[in-house]
Amino acid sequence: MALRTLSAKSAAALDQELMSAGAFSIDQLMELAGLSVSQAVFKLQPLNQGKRILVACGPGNNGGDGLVAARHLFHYGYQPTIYYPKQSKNELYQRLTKQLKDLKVPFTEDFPSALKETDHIVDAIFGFSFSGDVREPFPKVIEALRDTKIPVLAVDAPSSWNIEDGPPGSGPGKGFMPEALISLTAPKPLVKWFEGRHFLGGRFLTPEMAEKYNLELPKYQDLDQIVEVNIEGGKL
Ligand SMILES: NC(=O)C1=CN([C@@H]2O[C@H](COP(=O)(O)OP(=O)(O)OC[C@H]3O[C@@H](n4cnc5c(N)ncnc54)[C@H](O)[C@@H]3O)[C@@H](O)[C@H]2O)[C@H](O)CC1
Ligand SMILES: [K+]
Repeated sequence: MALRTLSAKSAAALDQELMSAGAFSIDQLMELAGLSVSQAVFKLQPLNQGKRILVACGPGNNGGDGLVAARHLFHYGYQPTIYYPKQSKNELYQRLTKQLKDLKVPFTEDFPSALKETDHIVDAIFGFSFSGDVREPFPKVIEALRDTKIPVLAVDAPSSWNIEDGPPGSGPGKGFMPEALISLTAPKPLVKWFEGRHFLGGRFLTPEMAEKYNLELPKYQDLDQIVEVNIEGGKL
C-alpha cells in the first residue's frame, strides 16, 4: 500500500479550509506544525548526542514552522541557532522572532560558519509553495545543505525539490537528499523519491477533512505529535 499524498494545490486548499471552515488560526496550525518538527528533532538527535541545532528558515510559513520548532527545542534543552536571511514584515513572523530573541536564541547571517558549529540542521526554507529555480540568497544555502555531512531534517519538503516531480535535475538542489523528512498533515507527491527516515506531523486534521481530501489519519501514539512512516509499506 502506498502512502496517500497531497498535491501542492490540494495542500494549499486544505490549509485555507482549515483556516476558514475549520476555524483554526494560522498561529495555531504553525504552532502544532512546529511542535511536530521539534519532536522529530528530538527523535533524530537525542540531547546527549549534541545539542546544537541550526534552523534555516525561508520567507514563508515553512520558515515559520522552523521558528516555532526552534522555540520548543530551546525549552527541551537544545541550543538552536537561526539563519533567517529574508525576514518577513508580517506580524506573525515578527512575534515568533521576538519570542526567540527574548530567549537569547542567536540569529546568524553567516550560514557556512554556522554549519561548522552545529550537530543537526533543520531545513525550513521552502515547503509546498516552492516553485521554479531557487532564487537569491538561497542557492548557496541549498548547495551547502546538499554537501554537508551533518544530518538534515527537511520540513514538509527538501527545499528546492519540486513538490510534484521531486528532486531537481539541475541547479543547486541536484543530488540533495536529507537524512530525514517530516511531512505536515500529509506527504506530498515528492516522497516517492525520498530515501531517508520519514515522519508525519500536524496532528490537527478532523476525520471529515481527511476523508474529503482522501487522506488517512496517521495513528499517533499517546502524546506524540509525530509518527514515523515506512514509505514502502505505508505504515500509517
Ligand atoms: N496544514 C499544514 O500542513 C500547514 C503547513 N504549514 C507550513 O506552511 C508551508 C507552506 O507555506 P507557504 O507560506 O505557503 O509557502 P512556503 O513556505 O513553502 O514558501 C513560500 C515562500 O517562498 C518563496 N519562494 C517560492 N519559490 C521560491 C524560489 N524558487 N526561490 C526563492 N523563493 C521562493 C515565496 O516567495 C514565499 O516567500 C508548508 O509547507 C508547511 O511547512 C503551516 O505552517 C501551517 C499549516
Ligand atoms: K523545507
